[in-house]
Amino acid sequence: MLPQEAQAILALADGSIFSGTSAGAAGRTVGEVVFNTALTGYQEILTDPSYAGQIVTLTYPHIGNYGVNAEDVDAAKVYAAGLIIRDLPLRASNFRQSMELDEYLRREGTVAIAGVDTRRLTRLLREKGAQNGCIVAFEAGYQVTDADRAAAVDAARSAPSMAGLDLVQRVSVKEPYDWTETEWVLGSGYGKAGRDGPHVVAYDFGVKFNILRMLASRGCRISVVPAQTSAADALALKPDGIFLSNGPGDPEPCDYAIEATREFIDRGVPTFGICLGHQIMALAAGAQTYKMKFGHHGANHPVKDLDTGRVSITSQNHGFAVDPATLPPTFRTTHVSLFDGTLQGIAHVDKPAFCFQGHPEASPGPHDIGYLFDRFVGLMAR
Ligand SMILES: NC(=O)CC[C@H](N)C(=O)O
Repeated sequence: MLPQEAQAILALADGSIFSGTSAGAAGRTVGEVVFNTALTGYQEILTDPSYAGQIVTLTYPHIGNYGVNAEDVDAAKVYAAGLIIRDLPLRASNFRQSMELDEYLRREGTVAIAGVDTRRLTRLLREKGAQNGCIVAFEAGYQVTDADRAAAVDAARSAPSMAGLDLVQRVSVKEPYDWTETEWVLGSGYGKAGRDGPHVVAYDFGVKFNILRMLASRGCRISVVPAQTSAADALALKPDGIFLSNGPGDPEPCDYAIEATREFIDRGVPTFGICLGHQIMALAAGAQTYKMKFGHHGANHPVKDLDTGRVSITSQNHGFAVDPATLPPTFRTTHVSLFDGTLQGIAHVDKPAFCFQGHPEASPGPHDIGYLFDRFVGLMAR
């Protein structure tokens, strides 16, 4: 419990109300409520731009127990619209910690609620599907009224639907920049990349820093460009390869990115997509995407590589998926989810283009699927 405990409520569009205490900034937030089953990585999750417009509930009950630090971020700020947890521990402890989670959430202006029965909430989301919600966190001393609860339900009901929403333009960088930071190493922290590797033009649809770090650790020189960069402008940078990043919202309205990607594939430029980037590549190929019931959000999802038979434990964060029945003959399925059989990866049959639905860069989870970065670097070297 926090020293000056403040009340908070969570309302769902179906009218459910959960009561708890404020674990972050005071205020109100709305978004699509999704559950993530990872045991650690809350800081990476909060700063993942793919969570823009979404309120995340973590099924692991103790969140905040190792605090936060200045290094484990996937973006410069928190992007999740809000956070729902069972229990915020009294004190955090970790040798890298620089702040407590609730202090960090207040600094970031992020509304969060603790003390929620997250098992009940998760079962509800699994049964009914992801739905919009509203968290209201009050100032200490305020007593919640029925009118507050009714207003929160109304706010949840009037929040926009995720389907059809282009959130990429809201989070993408405005000006191009170069990325040089490599992966974190115990003892020395982050490093700097050399300048002699393959040149990657990385489309920022809401890119997670760790993707860029993993490319930099493999020697890539990286130019990050805004989501709306035309294929001609990207090719003018003379890239050895194109990277299509993860990102929030529905991939379907991102016609500018779909169009550019079609050109990279047709011209035979080595192209690699992750998550939203995977969905964009599939749309460019002529396939279709659909909204899943409650999506995949967690750090232990088994995914099978159909070429090798190998099963990797992967991090996942997506609410949309590519419909395999709509894949054209120019693409083949390379990976499938062993949780529900949904499509997890595709590759062009004769061009150097492939993509993956999960998160091969995710540092809160296992690293089994990191070989995809080596595959991309291999394609550029050919
Ligand atoms: N992590 C991502 O790139 C998510 C992609 C997309 N916004 C989805 O929900 O499916």
